[in-house]
Amino acid sequence: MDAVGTVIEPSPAVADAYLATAQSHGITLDRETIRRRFRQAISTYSVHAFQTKQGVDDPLRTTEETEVARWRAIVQFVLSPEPEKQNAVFQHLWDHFGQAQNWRIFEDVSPALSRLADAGFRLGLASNFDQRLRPIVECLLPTYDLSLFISSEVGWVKPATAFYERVTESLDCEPHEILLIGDDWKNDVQAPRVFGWQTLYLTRSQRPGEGDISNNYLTLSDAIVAILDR
Ligand SMILES: O=C(O)COP(=O)(O)O
Repeated sequence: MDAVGTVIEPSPAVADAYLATAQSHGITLDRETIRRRFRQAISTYSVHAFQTKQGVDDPLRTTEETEVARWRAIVQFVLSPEPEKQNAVFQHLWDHFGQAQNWRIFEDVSPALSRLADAGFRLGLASNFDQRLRPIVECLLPTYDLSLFISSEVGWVKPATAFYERVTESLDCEPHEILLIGDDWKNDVQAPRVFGWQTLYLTRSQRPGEGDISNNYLTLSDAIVAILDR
């Protein structure tokens, strides 16, 4: 499964966490401005856009250092702290999103993982989040034997073909033996499907999904039924 948006989500919401950080550092910004700027920052500073701007040859390659630099740029864009506050504000938010208590598991995750494990599936997460994901998953989902594939460790982000290739190699199986469930059409459905993985698109909302709507599922419970009925 994908991680953020599929298995876990920030709680409190991202805009609230940024707002609280702004307030505790004497930065005056309203929640709506923060929410809007964060949305924009996520696309302006996507790994691809960030690396392209830096002149990197393979803009979907990543490392933990790249992730730190990228999140620094995002925090700077959203909260615009004065130079003397920049490090403290960034560190505050970096630490905040590295703590399990600031994330929650969607309610349908544990039953879904249990059913898949009982049915004999090997379980794992394939995520564009960084190494902060490991302690979060260990704390929130301690009972499952989950293999973690984190882009900053793999060296490539989804939707790079190399990401899916590396994961397949490390699982020592054929592409069609892997099924990815995720909430991002391009990263979790379209690109892995082109590589040969099976995929399911979890929308988690009533909005019509993108792409192949016959494979959209609102909840993990619905997706699991579809898998086990195959
Ligand atoms: O942090 C991100 O960029 C999203 O991570 P995800 O791949 O687990 O959805």
